[in-house]
Amino acid sequence: MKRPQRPAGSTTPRVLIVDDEADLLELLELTLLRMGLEPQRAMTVAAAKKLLAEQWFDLCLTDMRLPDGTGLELVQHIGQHHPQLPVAVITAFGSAENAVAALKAGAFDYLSKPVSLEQLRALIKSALKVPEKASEAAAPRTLLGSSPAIQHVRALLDKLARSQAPVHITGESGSGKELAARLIHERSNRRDKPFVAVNCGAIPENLVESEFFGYKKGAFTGADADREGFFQAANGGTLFLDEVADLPLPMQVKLLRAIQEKRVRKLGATQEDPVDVRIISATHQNLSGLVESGRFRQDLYYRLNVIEVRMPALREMREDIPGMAEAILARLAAQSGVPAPRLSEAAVAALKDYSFPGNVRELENILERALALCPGSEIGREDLYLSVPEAALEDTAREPGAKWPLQEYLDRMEKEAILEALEKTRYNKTAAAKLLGITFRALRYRLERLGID
Ligand SMILES: Nc1ncnc2c1ncn2[C@@H]1O[C@H](COP(=O)(O)OP(=O)(O)OP(=O)(O)O)[C@@H](O)[C@H]1O
Repeated sequence: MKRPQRPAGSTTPRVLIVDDEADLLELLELTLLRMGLEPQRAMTVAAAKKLLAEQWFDLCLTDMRLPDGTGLELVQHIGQHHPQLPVAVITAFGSAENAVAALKAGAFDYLSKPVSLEQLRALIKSALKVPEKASEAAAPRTLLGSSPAIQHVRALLDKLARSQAPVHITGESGSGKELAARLIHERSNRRDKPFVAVNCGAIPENLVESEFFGYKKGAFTGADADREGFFQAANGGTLFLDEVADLPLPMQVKLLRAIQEKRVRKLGATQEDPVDVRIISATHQNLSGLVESGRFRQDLYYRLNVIEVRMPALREMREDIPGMAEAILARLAAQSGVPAPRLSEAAVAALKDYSFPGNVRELENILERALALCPGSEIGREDLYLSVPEAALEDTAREPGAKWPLQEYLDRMEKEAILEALEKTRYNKTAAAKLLGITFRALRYRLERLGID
């Protein structure tokens, strides 16, 4: 069979994504585009094989379950017919067997659902050796805002950059916890070493240990080569544990040990290796409350929470909203190579009044959408598509009798919030969970409980 060649003069890496889930496809496509890559989609094994026969690709990402076959089949096909092409699979939540089977069949790596953007980017970078775009990761953006709340955080971050102490960052979803962690790292003497961000809630329970500590070849069926864990990858640098409250209890014990001993043991290894990482953790949950209810270990809590940084919610810094909106709009416009539109007075007033449950991330999303949809040089109030003001919801709740039975009332509110988040994220469950400030697992559980299909 004649193999397709890379088109002459083309330097943009091309990635074939094979999936039949619309929201995941969109997420993958957007991420690839933002990394400066060219995605091409196929929804079935047959369509993927056809594209592979016709066009050159630099990487293939395939879901495991496809309408006309499995990702494994595709991995084998690529191994036989396009051996130069790296292929990675996306496996269902918690499906370790699938991941191992795919690695055995020749996949170079796997991602498990819900796909974490951080892991996706890391996987793509390692497969393609893409240099990071300067605007993306090399220089983290600064914290915008000049209200007393954010000024206090800024001063604290500067101070923390000069220390090695573990830092725990709290704050609602989208309030800048990860950005704060990156800023501490970038200003510390560890800046030339890696910053590794881990979303603890996104790792299937049975893979947590090998993801954190790595494994030796032969540690379990399918472990064909040694693999580093997050600790080894962050050696000399900073390990950022996002949503640390989601770590299963047995893993909490192992994490505590690794932090205390400053040593980790790869799965299947006999000896421990020294590691030097600074731990920064974050959660949007009340960690001390979780300690009280026995869901988070107290000894680990004390280890992590040596210094606490609290990120203010955007509604606590309303006076910063206009300035932040302008700065974010200018950045987004520059990224898309268009002149930055103005915000009308009414739009600014509406933003200042809005409650921003998703904080700065939500502000960024609102502006990104407005920029994409608004054709003119001014963004009006209606281009922002802000959701119903809370007052309107409160009004219905104020009707006598509307709040009992209590469980029904709470369910109704919960359902409303979830549906709104799903609508806002165009039914992307991972993004909706983020917006709601709960884990993907928690969202899935609630959808089931409330009977939302
Ligand atoms: N004060 C700020 N100035 C500028 N950008 C900010 C600020 N706070 C947050 N952001 C931006 O908002 C987005 C969300 O921030 P980030 O991912 O750090 O939030 P988070 O608290 O870690 O969210 P999550 O809990 O959902 O993981 C990022 O694009 C970040 O750069």
